Amino acid sequence: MAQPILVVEQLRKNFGGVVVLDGVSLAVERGRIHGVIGPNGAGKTTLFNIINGVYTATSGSITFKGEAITGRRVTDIARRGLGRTFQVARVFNELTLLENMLVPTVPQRMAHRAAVEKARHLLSLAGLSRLEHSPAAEISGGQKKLLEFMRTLMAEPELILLDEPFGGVNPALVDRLTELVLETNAKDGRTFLLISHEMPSVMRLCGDVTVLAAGRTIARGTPAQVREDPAVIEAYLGH
Ligand SMILES: Nc1ncnc2c1ncn2[C@@H]1O[C@H](COP(=O)(O)OP(=O)(O)OP(=O)(O)O)[C@@H](O)[C@H]1O
Repeated sequence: MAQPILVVEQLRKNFGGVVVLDGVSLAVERGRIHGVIGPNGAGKTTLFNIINGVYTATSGSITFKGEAITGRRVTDIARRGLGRTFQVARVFNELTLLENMLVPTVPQRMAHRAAVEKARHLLSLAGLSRLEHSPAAEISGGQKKLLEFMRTLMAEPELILLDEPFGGVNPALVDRLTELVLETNAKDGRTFLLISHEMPSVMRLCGDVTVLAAGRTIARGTPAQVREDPAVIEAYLGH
């Protein structure tokens, strides 16, 4: 089997005396949409924060495309081809949608015309073209999530981490975002690691799922397999 694009091994994270991740391991195969689910406080966002370099792990290792990235900086990890969105979309409210899209192209020194063309193309795929000159402050939270996702694509990441992309998003936008993720995966071959509480979306999108509870990996398999897993049912019911 080909080498996984991302391998997380025995990751631990303590905040002071609190153990938030207690030996999490997972492997993401290239070209897949891999879900991370688990009850509130399981450590999902902390896992993402360590993978993309926001936090440093207490111990354990992360390998991206065969290279150790444990402890590397956010910008270095992004440059290697790892993109990310946040639970609450992080967009620049005072900038227009088009300007938001262009932010990642500054360090890439992409030619301005080509960057604008690409940004416009992505905005049109997202159905946001007519808003391209509006400040991001004027769009809904769901549209901001869509914008943030499209902005990650400007840098053409090979692996994209999506943190709760569907939380608080209206159903029409959930459908659009779902289609865009599927298309980006199928057409461009990008790999996804996706945190979601929305089981229907996980069932629809993900081929592989890892389940975290209380900082540990408690199950892995297809969505159908983990849904039936007694340890998973117990973790959700006991929460
Ligand atoms: N910077 C921090 N300092 C101290 N504790 C933290 C910090 N960040 C997260 N935690 C704690 O770590 C635990 C896991 O948080 P995390 O946000 O990773 O969980 P989650 O699975 O993403 O939860 P949710 O589904 O609610 O977003 C929580 O108990 C949280 O309070």
